[in-house]
Amino acid sequence: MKKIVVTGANGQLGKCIRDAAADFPDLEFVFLSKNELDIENADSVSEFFRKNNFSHCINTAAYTNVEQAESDAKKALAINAEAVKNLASICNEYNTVLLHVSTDYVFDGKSKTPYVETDITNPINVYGASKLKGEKYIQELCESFFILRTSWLYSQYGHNFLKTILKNAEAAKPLTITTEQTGTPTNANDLAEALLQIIAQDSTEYGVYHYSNSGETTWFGFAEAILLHTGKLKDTNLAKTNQYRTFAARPEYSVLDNTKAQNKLKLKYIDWRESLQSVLQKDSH
Ligand SMILES: NC(=O)C1=CN([C@@H]2O[C@H](COP(=O)(O)OP(=O)(O)OC[C@H]3O[C@@H](n4cnc5c(N)ncnc54)[C@H](OP(=O)(O)O)[C@@H]3O)[C@@H](O)[C@H]2O)C=CC1
Ligand SMILES: Cc1cn([C@H]2C[C@H](O)[C@@H](COP(=O)(O)OP(=O)(O)O[C@H]3O[C@@H](C)C(=O)[C@@H](O)[C@H]3O)O2)c(=O)[nH]c1=O
Repeated sequence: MKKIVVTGANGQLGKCIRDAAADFPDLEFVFLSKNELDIENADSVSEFFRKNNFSHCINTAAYTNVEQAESDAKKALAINAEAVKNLASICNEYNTVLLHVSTDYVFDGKSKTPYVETDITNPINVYGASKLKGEKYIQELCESFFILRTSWLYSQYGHNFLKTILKNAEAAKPLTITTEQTGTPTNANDLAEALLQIIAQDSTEYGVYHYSNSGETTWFGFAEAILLHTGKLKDTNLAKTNQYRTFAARPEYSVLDNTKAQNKLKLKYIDWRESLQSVLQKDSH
């Protein structure tokens, strides 16, 4: 039986994987939160892998605060690059397939067409740079890996744009949202399902893949869709801006081309608006 360890398991994606696991009764899971396994602690990681015979590791542990990373580069690199380096060499040592999640923010956003896996990376913020460094370590140190770059993750869990919009709308706060970036909101439940499908189908098509929902919009478009589908649009003071101030620069355009994942991994490509509706029907825990 395949035995899968999920790191960072109390994060947004980790929780979605817990839910998705119910659809994969043939897979055995060990979910480890940051308190149970700190991936920065090389000795603990090594010890865990030595004692268990994991066939796969899904690494969802990450430093994901894009704004804070600008003034906390050391920590972002420690988690997103150095700890990933260690995890990659441990997975290689114990013949564990590593499934790692990366980001659209490895690109600079200057493209006008969806990014493919072989496009040149050029992160424009600390978070993106730290994630790219993690990717490179995996490619150097690990023979059997899948790196799935995804974008604009949201779900019923954790901190994400969907939750921020709903919370602010609930508090009757006026919302001013940028039209300066175009990307694809991705339901983390879909990504969770995709990761488990890769494992279940025993794929050995290792490499870097893009996996997002389909279609594209701006953050403003995403906010508008959230409010529309929850019936809050007419009661919310929603405005567009092209001057929303942030510490971190973000790519102007970061739509990911999913063709490779569809062809080689047979993953489904789901429309972002459709998927948004399915998340809005779920309860958070
Ligand atoms: N969220 C998004 O929009 C996107 C995310 N991604 C990538 O997807 C992956 C999952 O993201 P998501 O679930 O949204 O992120 P979350 O921030 O919700 O989850 C990350 C989890 O990792 C934990 N963590 C942090 N440091 C460590 C550590 N040293 N050891 C173990 N666990 C740790 C965090 O714990 P704590 O909170 O206590 O620090 C948190 O529970 C990440 O790799 C992220 O870079 C890619 C594109 C978009
Ligand atoms: C809350 C808010 C944000 N914004 C802007 C800021 C920013 O440019 C954009 C998105 O804001 P956020 O800070 O929520 O999103 P951000 O943290 O940039 O989200 C990113 O997270 C990392 C982890 C990823 O890997 C990326 O794929 C992406 O999902 O929207 C507004 O214009 N108005 C608002 O009220």
